[in-house]
Amino acid sequence: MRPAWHADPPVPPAAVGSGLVTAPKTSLVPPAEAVPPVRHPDAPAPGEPIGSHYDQCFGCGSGQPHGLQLAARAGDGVNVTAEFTVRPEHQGAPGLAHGGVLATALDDTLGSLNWLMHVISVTGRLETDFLRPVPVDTVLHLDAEVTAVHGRKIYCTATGRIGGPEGPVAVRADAVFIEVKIEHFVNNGRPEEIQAAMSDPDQVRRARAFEVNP
Ligand SMILES: CCCCCCCCCCCCCCCC(=O)SCCNC(=O)CCNC(=O)[C@H](O)C(C)(C)COP(=O)(O)OP(=O)(O)OC[C@H]1O[C@@H](n2cnc3c(N)ncnc32)[C@H](O)[C@@H]1OP(=O)(O)O
Repeated sequence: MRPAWHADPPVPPAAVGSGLVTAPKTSLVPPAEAVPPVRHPDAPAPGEPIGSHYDQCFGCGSGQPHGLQLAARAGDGVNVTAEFTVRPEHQGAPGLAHGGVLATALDDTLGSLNWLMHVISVTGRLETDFLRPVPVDTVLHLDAEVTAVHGRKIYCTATGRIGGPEGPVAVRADAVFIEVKIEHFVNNGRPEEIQAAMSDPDQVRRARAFEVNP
Protein backbone atom coordinates (compact mmCIF):
# COMPACT_ATOMS: atom_id res chain seq x y z
CA MET A 1 0.00 0.00 0.00
CA ARG A 2 1.26 3.51 -0.83
CA PRO A 3 1.99 5.78 2.13
CA ALA A 4 -0.45 8.64 2.80
CA TRP A 5 2.03 11.29 1.64
CA HIS A 6 2.04 9.59 -1.75
CA ALA A 7 -1.71 10.08 -2.26
CA ASP A 8 -2.77 11.46 -5.63
CA PRO A 9 -3.18 15.26 -5.53
CA PRO A 10 -6.72 16.64 -5.90
CA VAL A 11 -7.70 17.09 -9.55
CA PRO A 12 -8.32 20.78 -10.33
CA PRO A 13 -11.30 21.73 -12.50
CA ALA A 14 -10.62 21.78 -16.26
CA ALA A 15 -9.25 25.18 -17.15
CA VAL A 16 -7.82 27.14 -20.05
CA GLY A 17 -4.80 25.28 -21.42
CA SER A 18 -5.76 22.02 -19.72
CA GLY A 19 -5.55 20.17 -23.06
CA LEU A 20 -1.77 20.46 -22.98
CA VAL A 21 -1.45 18.67 -19.65
CA THR A 22 -1.64 15.28 -21.33
CA ALA A 23 -0.59 16.34 -24.85
CA PRO A 24 3.06 16.25 -25.98
CA LYS A 25 4.97 19.50 -25.60
CA THR A 26 4.81 21.84 -28.59
CA SER A 27 8.13 21.83 -30.40
CA LEU A 28 10.04 25.10 -30.49
CA VAL A 29 10.76 24.44 -34.18
CA PRO A 30 7.92 25.71 -36.41
CA PRO A 31 6.17 23.04 -38.49
CA ALA A 32 6.68 23.01 -42.26
CA GLU A 33 3.22 24.61 -42.79
CA ALA A 34 4.09 27.64 -40.63
CA VAL A 35 4.12 31.01 -42.39
CA PRO A 36 6.37 34.06 -42.03
CA PRO A 37 5.12 36.74 -39.61
CA VAL A 38 3.50 39.88 -41.03
CA ARG A 39 4.34 43.35 -39.73
CA HIS A 40 1.04 45.17 -39.16
CA PRO A 41 0.71 48.35 -41.28
CA ASP A 42 -0.01 50.35 -38.10
CA ALA A 43 2.90 48.87 -36.16
CA PRO A 44 5.19 51.43 -34.49
CA ALA A 45 7.75 52.84 -36.95
CA PRO A 46 11.29 51.45 -36.81
CA GLY A 47 13.09 52.98 -33.83
CA GLU A 48 9.86 54.11 -32.15
CA PRO A 49 9.52 53.23 -28.45
CA ILE A 50 6.85 50.58 -27.96
CA GLY A 51 5.85 51.63 -24.45
CA SER A 52 4.54 49.41 -21.71
CA HIS A 53 1.37 47.36 -22.21
CA TYR A 54 0.62 47.73 -18.50
CA ASP A 55 1.97 50.25 -16.02
CA GLN A 56 2.38 47.56 -13.31
CA CYS A 57 4.10 44.96 -15.53
CA PHE A 58 7.16 43.52 -13.78
CA GLY A 59 9.05 43.55 -17.08
CA CYS A 60 8.24 46.91 -18.66
CA GLY A 61 5.89 48.84 -16.34
CA SER A 62 7.17 52.29 -15.46
CA GLY A 63 4.90 52.25 -12.38
CA GLN A 64 6.53 49.09 -11.05
CA PRO A 65 9.50 50.17 -8.87
CA HIS A 66 10.74 46.59 -8.33
CA GLY A 67 10.50 45.69 -12.00
CA LEU A 68 13.00 45.64 -14.83
CA GLN A 69 11.77 48.88 -16.46
CA LEU A 70 12.51 47.44 -19.89
CA ALA A 71 12.21 49.89 -22.75
CA ALA A 72 11.62 48.25 -26.14
CA ARG A 73 11.80 49.84 -29.58
CA ALA A 74 10.37 48.61 -32.84
CA GLY A 75 12.72 47.15 -35.43
CA ASP A 76 12.14 47.36 -39.17
CA GLY A 77 10.81 43.82 -39.42
CA VAL A 78 8.79 41.83 -36.92
CA ASN A 79 11.50 42.46 -34.37
CA VAL A 80 12.29 44.66 -31.39
CA THR A 81 15.29 45.78 -29.40
CA ALA A 82 15.29 46.58 -25.69
CA GLU A 83 17.67 47.47 -22.92
CA PHE A 84 17.71 46.49 -19.30
CA THR A 85 20.21 47.53 -16.65
CA VAL A 86 20.83 44.91 -13.98
CA ARG A 87 20.35 46.50 -10.55
CA PRO A 88 21.41 45.20 -7.10
CA GLU A 89 17.85 44.00 -6.45
CA HIS A 90 18.17 41.65 -9.42
CA GLN A 91 21.02 39.57 -7.93
CA GLY A 92 21.04 35.81 -7.57
CA ALA A 93 24.69 35.08 -6.73
CA PRO A 94 26.65 37.98 -5.19
CA GLY A 95 27.11 40.66 -7.82
CA LEU A 96 25.44 38.64 -10.58
CA ALA A 97 21.97 38.77 -12.12
CA HIS A 98 19.49 36.07 -11.13
CA GLY A 99 18.77 33.69 -14.02
CA GLY A 100 15.03 34.05 -13.54
CA VAL A 101 15.32 37.80 -13.88
CA LEU A 102 17.24 37.36 -17.14
CA ALA A 103 14.58 34.92 -18.38
CA THR A 104 11.97 37.55 -17.50
CA ALA A 105 13.85 40.15 -19.54
CA LEU A 106 13.86 37.79 -22.54
CA ASP A 107 10.19 36.89 -22.00
CA ASP A 108 9.02 40.49 -21.74
CA THR A 109 11.03 41.55 -24.81
CA LEU A 110 9.40 38.69 -26.72
CA GLY A 111 6.01 39.84 -25.37
CA SER A 112 6.49 43.29 -26.90
CA LEU A 113 6.51 41.66 -30.36
CA ASN A 114 2.71 41.62 -29.97
CA TRP A 115 2.65 45.28 -30.89
CA LEU A 116 4.33 44.71 -34.25
CA MET A 117 1.74 42.18 -35.37
CA HIS A 118 -1.25 43.70 -33.52
CA VAL A 119 -1.94 40.34 -31.93
CA ILE A 120 -2.28 39.65 -28.23
CA SER A 121 -0.33 36.58 -27.18
CA VAL A 122 1.07 35.07 -23.99
CA THR A 123 4.07 32.86 -23.37
CA GLY A 124 3.32 29.16 -23.81
CA ARG A 125 6.89 27.82 -23.78
CA LEU A 126 10.14 29.62 -23.12
CA GLU A 127 13.46 27.78 -23.30
CA THR A 128 16.43 29.77 -22.07
CA ASP A 129 20.19 29.25 -22.50
CA PHE A 130 22.48 31.03 -20.04
CA LEU A 131 25.88 31.44 -21.70
CA ARG A 132 27.69 34.06 -19.59
CA PRO A 133 27.16 35.53 -16.12
CA VAL A 134 25.73 39.04 -16.15
CA PRO A 135 27.15 41.35 -13.44
CA VAL A 136 25.17 44.04 -11.61
CA ASP A 137 25.22 47.39 -13.44
CA THR A 138 25.56 45.64 -16.80
CA VAL A 139 23.29 46.85 -19.59
CA LEU A 140 21.70 43.83 -21.28
CA HIS A 141 21.05 44.58 -24.95
CA LEU A 142 18.07 42.53 -26.05
CA ASP A 143 16.88 41.59 -29.53
CA ALA A 144 13.75 39.62 -30.26
CA GLU A 145 12.00 38.55 -33.45
CA VAL A 146 9.12 36.44 -34.62
CA THR A 147 10.34 33.68 -36.90
CA ALA A 148 7.07 31.97 -37.91
CA VAL A 149 3.35 31.74 -37.21
CA HIS A 150 1.19 28.63 -37.27
CA GLY A 151 -2.46 29.13 -36.32
CA ARG A 152 -2.43 30.71 -32.86
CA LYS A 153 1.20 29.71 -32.26
CA ILE A 154 3.84 32.40 -32.64
CA TYR A 155 7.42 31.14 -32.82
CA CYS A 156 10.01 33.61 -31.67
CA THR A 157 13.56 33.95 -30.49
CA ALA A 158 15.54 36.46 -28.39
CA THR A 159 19.14 37.19 -27.40
CA GLY A 160 20.67 39.33 -24.67
CA ARG A 161 24.17 40.72 -25.26
CA ILE A 162 26.56 42.40 -22.87
CA GLY A 163 29.27 44.98 -23.47
CA GLY A 164 27.24 46.70 -26.21
CA PRO A 165 24.61 45.84 -28.84
CA GLU A 166 27.21 43.84 -30.80
CA GLY A 167 28.80 42.27 -27.70
CA PRO A 168 28.83 38.58 -26.83
CA VAL A 169 25.54 36.77 -26.23
CA ALA A 170 24.99 36.19 -22.51
CA VAL A 171 21.47 34.74 -22.67
CA ARG A 172 19.16 33.54 -25.39
CA ALA A 173 15.70 32.04 -25.64
CA ASP A 174 13.39 30.28 -28.06
CA ALA A 175 9.69 30.54 -27.35
CA VAL A 176 6.19 29.74 -28.52
CA PHE A 177 3.62 32.39 -27.70
CA ILE A 178 -0.08 31.59 -28.03
CA GLU A 179 -2.55 34.14 -29.38
CA VAL A 180 -5.37 34.93 -26.97
CA LYS A 181 -8.37 37.23 -26.90
CA ILE A 182 -8.78 40.09 -24.44
CA GLU A 183 -11.10 37.75 -22.45
CA HIS A 184 -8.00 35.79 -21.40
CA PHE A 185 -7.13 38.70 -19.09
CA VAL A 186 -10.66 39.73 -18.19
CA ASN A 187 -11.68 36.18 -17.22
CA ASN A 188 -8.50 35.17 -15.45
CA GLY A 189 -7.21 38.39 -13.86
CA ARG A 190 -8.40 39.95 -10.60
CA PRO A 191 -11.27 42.41 -11.07
CA GLU A 192 -9.49 45.26 -9.25
CA GLU A 193 -6.45 45.25 -11.54
CA ILE A 194 -8.57 44.67 -14.66
CA GLN A 195 -10.71 47.68 -13.73
CA ALA A 196 -7.63 49.81 -13.12
CA ALA A 197 -6.06 48.72 -16.41
CA MET A 198 -9.27 49.35 -18.34
CA SER A 199 -9.58 52.85 -16.92
CA ASP A 200 -6.13 53.76 -18.23
CA PRO A 201 -7.04 55.63 -21.44
CA ASP A 202 -3.93 54.51 -23.27
CA GLN A 203 -4.55 50.83 -22.56
CA VAL A 204 -8.19 51.04 -23.57
CA ARG A 205 -7.05 52.48 -26.88
CA ARG A 206 -4.61 49.62 -27.34
CA ALA A 207 -7.16 46.98 -26.34
CA ARG A 208 -9.64 48.41 -28.86
CA ALA A 209 -6.98 48.46 -31.56
CA PHE A 210 -6.40 44.77 -30.97
CA GLU A 211 -10.12 44.04 -31.17
CA VAL A 212 -10.55 45.73 -34.54
CA ASN A 213 -7.23 44.54 -35.95
CA PRO A 214 -6.98 40.97 -34.71
C1 LIG B 1 -7.96 44.30 -19.69
C2 LIG B 1 -6.42 44.34 -19.73
C3 LIG B 1 -5.85 44.46 -21.08
C4 LIG B 1 -4.36 44.10 -21.17
C5 LIG B 1 -3.97 43.93 -22.59
C6 LIG B 1 -2.50 43.77 -22.79
C7 LIG B 1 -2.04 42.37 -22.58
C8 LIG B 1 -0.74 42.12 -23.24
C9 LIG B 1 -0.13 40.89 -22.67
C10 LIG B 1 1.27 40.79 -23.00
C11 LIG B 1 1.97 40.08 -21.87
C12 LIG B 1 3.40 40.07 -22.14
C13 LIG B 1 4.17 39.68 -20.89
C14 LIG B 1 5.29 38.80 -21.25
C15 LIG B 1 4.75 37.47 -21.64
C16 LIG B 1 4.18 36.75 -20.44
O1 LIG B 1 4.82 36.61 -19.44
S1 LIG B 1 2.58 36.12 -20.57
C17 LIG B 1 2.33 35.31 -18.97
C18 LIG B 1 2.79 33.90 -18.91
N1 LIG B 1 1.94 33.00 -19.70
C19 LIG B 1 0.73 32.61 -19.25
O2 LIG B 1 0.27 32.99 -18.20
C20 LIG B 1 -0.02 31.66 -20.13
C21 LIG B 1 -0.73 30.60 -19.29
N2 LIG B 1 -1.31 29.59 -20.16
C22 LIG B 1 -2.55 29.75 -20.66
O3 LIG B 1 -3.28 30.67 -20.32
C23 LIG B 1 -3.01 28.73 -21.66
O4 LIG B 1 -2.32 27.53 -21.48
C24 LIG B 1 -2.81 29.24 -23.12
C25 LIG B 1 -1.34 29.55 -23.41
C26 LIG B 1 -3.68 30.48 -23.37
C27 LIG B 1 -3.22 28.13 -24.11
O5 LIG B 1 -4.48 27.66 -23.73
P1 LIG B 1 -5.62 27.40 -24.83
O6 LIG B 1 -6.06 28.70 -25.40
O7 LIG B 1 -6.65 26.54 -24.18
O8 LIG B 1 -4.79 26.61 -25.92
P2 LIG B 1 -5.22 25.35 -26.79
O9 LIG B 1 -6.48 25.69 -27.53
O10 LIG B 1 -5.16 24.12 -25.96
O11 LIG B 1 -3.98 25.28 -27.82
C28 LIG B 1 -3.86 26.15 -28.94
C29 LIG B 1 -2.57 25.76 -29.65
O12 LIG B 1 -1.47 26.23 -28.86
C30 LIG B 1 -0.65 25.14 -28.44
N3 LIG B 1 -0.30 25.38 -27.06
C31 LIG B 1 -1.17 25.56 -26.04
N4 LIG B 1 -0.48 25.79 -24.91
C32 LIG B 1 0.81 25.74 -25.22
C33 LIG B 1 2.00 25.89 -24.45
N5 LIG B 1 1.97 26.12 -23.15
N6 LIG B 1 3.18 25.80 -25.10
C34 LIG B 1 3.23 25.55 -26.42
N7 LIG B 1 2.12 25.40 -27.20
C35 LIG B 1 0.94 25.49 -26.59
C36 LIG B 1 -1.50 23.90 -28.58
O13 LIG B 1 -0.71 22.74 -28.80
C37 LIG B 1 -2.36 24.25 -29.78
O14 LIG B 1 -1.63 24.04 -30.94
P3 LIG B 1 -2.35 23.48 -32.29
O15 LIG B 1 -3.11 22.26 -31.88
O16 LIG B 1 -3.27 24.61 -32.75
O17 LIG B 1 -1.22 23.21 -33.23
